[in-house]
Amino acid sequence: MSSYLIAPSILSADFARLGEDVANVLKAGADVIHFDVMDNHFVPNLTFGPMICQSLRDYGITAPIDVHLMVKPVDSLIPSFAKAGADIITFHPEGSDHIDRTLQLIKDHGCKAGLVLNPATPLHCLDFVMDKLDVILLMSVNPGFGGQSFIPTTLDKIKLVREKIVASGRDIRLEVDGGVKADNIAEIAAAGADMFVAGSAIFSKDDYQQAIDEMRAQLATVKQ
Ligand SMILES: O=C(CO)[C@H](O)[C@H](O)COP(=O)(O)O
Repeated sequence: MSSYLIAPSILSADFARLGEDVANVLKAGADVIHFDVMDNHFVPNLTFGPMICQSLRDYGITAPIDVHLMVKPVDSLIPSFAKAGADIITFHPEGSDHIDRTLQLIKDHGCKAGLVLNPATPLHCLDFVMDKLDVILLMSVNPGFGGQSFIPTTLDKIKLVREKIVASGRDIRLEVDGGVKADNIAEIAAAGADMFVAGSAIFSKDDYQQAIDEMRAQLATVKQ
């Protein structure tokens, strides 16, 4: 398996000083910035759009930006996020009428593409698009809010998706999002995840470096 990536979710960052907060979390050792886009329609919360992504780039953030679109419909936002500096764009199958077409649209705009599965979304929607996926994101909470508890049945789902990835023979990241903390990250990695979104577990701490170091220390205990 490839190396582990830690992706702080800016949903829990300080929006009043976002550029500085993102720069600080990257300085503390984050690999990727996770950018949660919510539309108050697909999920019951409202966050930010492509202009904020562009603002982070203009501020000087060069790290990969992983845009998680919790919106419906999804297609019309893809070109503007690609232009605003997204590297990875993921969406929920429920947000697209034509999943294959939406994946291709993301790739045509030069980004890595991924599907996001909610805790109760079955795995069969992955079956005929594995060849187009760079990332599979499993939600370990119901989307909409940070600070929720990890849903334990996600561990079995991670194992099943890891088997699918191995069977595909492709290099697909398996990302997990929701309730990820230093005290459960090793178990999540042992189940087969290799990319970890954490919002409150990092941004609620005074010392981001210590929070990320604790996660990496736990990941170092996982047998690969
Ligand atoms: O997508 C999300 C919510 O829809 C967030 O990324 C996720 O919940 C992370 O927050 P936390 O680590 O605090 O659980």
